[in-house]
Amino acid sequence: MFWTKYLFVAGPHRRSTVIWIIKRKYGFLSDDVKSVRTVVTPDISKIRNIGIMAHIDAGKTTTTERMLFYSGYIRALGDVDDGDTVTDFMAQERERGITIQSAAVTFDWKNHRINLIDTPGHVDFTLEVERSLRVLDGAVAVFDASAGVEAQTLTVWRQAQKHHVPCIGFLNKMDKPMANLNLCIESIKEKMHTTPILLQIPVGCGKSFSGLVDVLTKEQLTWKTQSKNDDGRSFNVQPLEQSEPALVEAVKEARAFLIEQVADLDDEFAELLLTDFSDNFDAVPSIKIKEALRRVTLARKAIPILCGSSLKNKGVQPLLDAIIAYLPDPSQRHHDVIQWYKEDLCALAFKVIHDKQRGPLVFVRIYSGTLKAQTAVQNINRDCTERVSRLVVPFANQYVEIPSITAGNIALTVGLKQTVTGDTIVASKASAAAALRRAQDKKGEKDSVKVILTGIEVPDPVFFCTIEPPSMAKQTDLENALSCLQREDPSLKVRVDPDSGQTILCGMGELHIDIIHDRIRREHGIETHLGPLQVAYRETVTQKAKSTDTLDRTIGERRHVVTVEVSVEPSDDTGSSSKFTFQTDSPNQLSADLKQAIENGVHSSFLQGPLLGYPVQGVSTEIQSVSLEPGTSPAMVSACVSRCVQKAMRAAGAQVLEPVMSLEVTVGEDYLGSVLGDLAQRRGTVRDIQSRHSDKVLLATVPLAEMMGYSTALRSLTSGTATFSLELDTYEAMNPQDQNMLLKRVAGLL
Ligand SMILES: Nc1nc2c(ncn2[C@@H]2O[C@H](COP(=O)(O)OP(=O)(O)OP(=O)(O)O)[C@@H](O)[C@H]2O)c(=O)[nH]1
Repeated sequence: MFWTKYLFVAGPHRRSTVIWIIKRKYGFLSDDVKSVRTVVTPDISKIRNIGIMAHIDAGKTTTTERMLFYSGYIRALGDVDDGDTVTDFMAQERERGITIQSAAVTFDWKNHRINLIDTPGHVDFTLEVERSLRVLDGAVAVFDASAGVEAQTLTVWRQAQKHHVPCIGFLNKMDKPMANLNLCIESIKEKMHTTPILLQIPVGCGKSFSGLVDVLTKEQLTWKTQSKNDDGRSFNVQPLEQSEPALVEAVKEARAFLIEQVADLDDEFAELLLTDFSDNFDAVPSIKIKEALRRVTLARKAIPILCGSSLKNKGVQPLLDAIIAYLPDPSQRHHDVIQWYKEDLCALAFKVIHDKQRGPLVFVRIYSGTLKAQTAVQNINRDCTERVSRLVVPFANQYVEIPSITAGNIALTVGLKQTVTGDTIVASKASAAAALRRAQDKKGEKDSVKVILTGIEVPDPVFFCTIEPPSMAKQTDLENALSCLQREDPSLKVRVDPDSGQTILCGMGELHIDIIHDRIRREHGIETHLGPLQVAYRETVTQKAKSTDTLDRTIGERRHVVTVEVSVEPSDDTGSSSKFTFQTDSPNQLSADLKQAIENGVHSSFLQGPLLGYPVQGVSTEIQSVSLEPGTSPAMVSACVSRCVQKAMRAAGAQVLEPVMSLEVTVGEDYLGSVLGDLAQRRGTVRDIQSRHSDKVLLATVPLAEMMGYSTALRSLTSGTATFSLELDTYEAMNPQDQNMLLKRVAGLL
């Protein structure tokens, strides 16, 4: 990686700015790509912060690559199959052909700035998707046109709904023989419970797919040739050929239907139709439909649908036009907290990456005010002041340094050392205090007012394993590597086993842990040894029970005597975290120190259940009495409470809960029998078997413990023709036989 210096004059109205270009080591020469003269701070109405989301392999990376190419920021088309795309830049991504980290890429299209995040499709990395959605204003959902809505599309769609992100849809892979427009439209309606509004009719299908007709303008877009070398940059746009009556009729029908759909969803448009175009709905100008469609999309009442084939270089430019036309600019999205900052800086750190030379680089989204390089900022979550030394924009395969960045934009900061994903960054302590005052004055409340942007919820990890450095001398290096990786990836948890002292990695899936292992080796140069992958069980209780315990110990000159009485019972919601209460009249008689000691004792017993030492959930604990002799230390109280709660839980029929996953397998009919047979052996329960073309889609639930190495097993069962996705469904009580087997196995008796 090296730095080059450029002098940049941004035009008559702007002052000269010095821009630094950092080139990634595999980058192309900057002269070959679009000039950095285009790097001006755009007006907020011309910014689009967009995510691309989809099921694994639907074509997000290929589509992103085409976008960069057509917008002029890269010289040649990369290919995920050859491992040379810009956004999949980590070594593992290139080798495995999948997207792991969301790579943010900025480019310009028709005088608009598009900040685009390529999000991973594999379920192990859903947190990456969630993290991106938090800061995006709109999203493109990419579908495989031969499969319609798939499991992961639905998960990501639900996440987008949660964050109120408006979407447009892109039916990719129209060149595949099994591509089916109707199947896609129907499955979007049925599974995503939204209204798809078809904006284009594909011309030809499968191998003969050659272009599209724009339903609004009735123009036919034809890409020149079917040749492999055609990059699809130029295409013909002409009025729809009347010589193809079937196509003309299909477009006419689609336009009438589209107008009807939009009128149903937008009162303003309905009124326009009825007053000015009541004689002939078809005469309504496409610009009016476009405006209404934008309102409908922003209100998330519908999802405009476009078609194409990224791999065959068709349909990506109209998709870029649609991003500008239908997805919101940052000022059109409401964030409650920002109003309290007025013109002051308010930004959210949404991703951390580690650069060997520069240390942590933090992606921030600016919500209000301006962030300047070489200034101090306040991190509200960590209550610390940090310094932003440089600000850079990741333009395709270059990093371009800029002096400042305004509201609505996304940038990469250099210099923030303590900030982690989800932190709110503001101008200063005084500015945070002023925002808090404004919020409190307005709301008339003191305590519950918040002036921080909400971060992301991190799901609990389901797998864990031990990790060991090659020698004790490398332990500190390993700890550093793990803390870097944790700052980047909040779904990775690291803890130390209190009994063995071993470091434990906890992650979201086999692939997740595998990738972390690989990154420690490649990025930090440490060869580590991973212990066998284990399932993160939980423990709970099945009945109510009471217990008393006394601790009487003399340490040195001092005697510690404490007696505790507790009761435990299953809480109404077994999936909830465990809670504890004091018997009504006691808390007031306890000192703050003693209360804290009791609380610590209860929490430590919740961390390690009585059966196997897994976290305890769904248990309500009541502290009935605590009596102690003067001089007893708080640590002894905690120890006694913890022991007593453990005893009570054992008496209350402690029970192991196991993670149960929902599984979706898409498999050819020929192999269905063997997949079902294998699933039965894995204690799976089949919920449904649906048909999709000649394939079957198998929906099942199956304990996670039975799914180790499933991808390899499925590959050999189906000669590599099946695909699957796996997601945590719930935690379920194990039956007594399975639980016994597990206890024996853990005790080394099996
Ligand atoms: N036939 C066809 N194949 C495509 C098209 N677009 C992408 N592909 C292929 O589909 C596969 C997956 O493409 P990617 O772009 O890596 O998909 P992705 O959604 O980014 O995948 P993940 O990041 O792993 O989730 C690759 O083999 C592509 O060559 C298309 O339009 N038509």
